[in-house]
Amino acid sequence: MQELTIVKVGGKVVEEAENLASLLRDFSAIKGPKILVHGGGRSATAMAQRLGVETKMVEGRRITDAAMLEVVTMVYGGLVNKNIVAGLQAHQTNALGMTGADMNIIRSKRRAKGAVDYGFVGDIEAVDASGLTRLLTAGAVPVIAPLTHDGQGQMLNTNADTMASAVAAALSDQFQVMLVFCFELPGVLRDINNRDSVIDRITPEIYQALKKEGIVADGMIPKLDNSFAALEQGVAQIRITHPQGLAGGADAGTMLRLK
Ligand SMILES: Nc1ncnc2c1ncn2[C@@H]1O[C@H](COP(=O)(O)OP(=O)(O)O)[C@@H](O)[C@H]1O
Ligand SMILES: CC(=O)N[C@@H](CCC(=O)OP(=O)(O)O)C(=O)O
Repeated sequence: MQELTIVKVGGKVVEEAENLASLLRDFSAIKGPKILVHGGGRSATAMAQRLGVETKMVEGRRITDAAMLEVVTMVYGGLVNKNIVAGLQAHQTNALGMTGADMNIIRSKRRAKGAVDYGFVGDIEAVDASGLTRLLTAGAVPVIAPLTHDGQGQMLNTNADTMASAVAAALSDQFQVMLVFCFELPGVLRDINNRDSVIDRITPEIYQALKKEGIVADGMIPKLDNSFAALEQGVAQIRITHPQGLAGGADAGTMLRLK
């Protein structure tokens, strides 16, 4: 089976010029078919503030009312996505910027109102793996923004980690998928204040213990939940590392394994 690399890059990395530059260089150096999924939560929060739109987050998810949906559509689908595409083109990587609505690649359903009304937030229902495969075969490098659509004309805000995991799982029938989560730290840390405390390998059993001890918290919990779900759906390998870890060989950062 052919190898496919999917890299997810978080908001803090795409916002810092130096980190972004090294990510674009190292991502461009990856051989074979590849996909980049990006976040941009921090840029959306900053732009919302400039536009006088209030930001509300619940458990790491953005409450997306109509005004915030306008902001995230502009910021993720426009500013952040196109800056990444232009940066990759400068490295001769034939990037194609898209949201889940483009080519109907990722369809979702607006999250039902529960205890919290998240507004225009989508939960993924379908990923068109064959559409993405056609783009990859044509030599394009899809750069996917964290936006999906409901098939009835409504754009929806969707967490970028969840999108990367869903795309990786969907493409696992056709490819041996290597999924890499790039964020601002060198991996999952035993001590959040010590960058040298990277945990080499996490299994679901180790994860439960780390969660109980409070060693993994916040945004790392949904990242790991998504990752173990993706491994169960056939993704070959998942790593969590910082952008420099992309060039650092297959053992940089934290490796996730089912056993
Ligand atoms: N043990 C841990 N190791 C590394 N990061 C952790 C850990 N526990 C919690 N975190 C937090 O998880 C965050 C990463 O999750 P998130 O903000 O969702 O990332 P992203 O920028 O990729 O969207 C880090 O900024 C860090 O504060
Ligand atoms: C529904 C929801 O929360 N969507 C996220 C999408 C961006 C994202 O995931 O960005 P990071 O990877 O930088 O966190 C948000 O608007 O913050």
